[in-house]
Amino acid sequence: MKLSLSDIRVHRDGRTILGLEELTLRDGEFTAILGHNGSGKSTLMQLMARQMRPDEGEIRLDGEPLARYGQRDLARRLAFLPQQLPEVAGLDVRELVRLGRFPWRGLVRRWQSGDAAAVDWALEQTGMADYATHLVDELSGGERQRAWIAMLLAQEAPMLLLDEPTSALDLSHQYESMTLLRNLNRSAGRGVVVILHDVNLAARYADRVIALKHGEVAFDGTPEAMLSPHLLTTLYGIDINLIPQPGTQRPVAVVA
Ligand SMILES: Nc1ncnc2c1ncn2[C@@H]1O[C@H](COP(=O)(O)OP(=O)(O)OP(=O)(O)O)[C@@H](O)[C@H]1O
Repeated sequence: MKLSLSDIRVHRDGRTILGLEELTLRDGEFTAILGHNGSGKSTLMQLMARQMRPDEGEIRLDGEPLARYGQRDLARRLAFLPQQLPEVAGLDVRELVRLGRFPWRGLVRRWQSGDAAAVDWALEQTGMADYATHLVDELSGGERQRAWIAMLLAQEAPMLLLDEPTSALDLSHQYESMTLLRNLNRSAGRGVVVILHDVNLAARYADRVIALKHGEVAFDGTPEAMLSPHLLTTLYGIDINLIPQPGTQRPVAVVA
């Protein structure tokens, strides 16, 4: 599967908040999107997930304009986790995760054992099985985020788009969620595109890093190439150094 964006411009309040020439994302790739606050990361992901249309340019999924896909058809291919999770009054975790099966159910196709298995698997993978009967709105921020990741997994789309999926997670759940996504990527060939603020998390998990600066792609390459003090300092506007991690000697970015 291939998602391509060409000659994109998004304008707001008389300024261009996103402008890019060519960008292609594929299933099988694990891509992290980095960039300072307001650099255009969510705008880019919303375009990819068809939550927003560009003012100029074209987005194609497997050669077909994104706009031409039916809702269900698109949801079978792309699963999107927004930054702001919607309120879901009255739903428990299992009911939320079951919603992930929506694209696979037609008007006449009834709930099948495969649907239940996908829901159980997603709850298990995210460590949310014990919370299945808890109301989503009564969960902690991190538990809620994991419940939504479970819903996304149940959708079984070949490409997952996640806008800051680790922002509310504690350290161990950040690494667990990223490991889960990477395992899905490695074992099932899923495409994962994830917006992150943690440069080191991106370097550890992604195969490809796209960094935005003021609405433009400032870097697109490997995590190894991204870990350059000069580039990181330019991206974030603060002096950043690299130090070797004790034990692994892997370079880690730290504020100077
Ligand atoms: N509807 C809008 N009207 C005006 N400006 C907007 C609108 N939506 C986004 N912007 C601006 O566009 C820029 C990019 O926003 P976007 O949310 O894509 O950034 P981001 O990189 O995801 O930021 P963050 O890291 O803070 O989540 C910001 O400066 C934002 O203020």
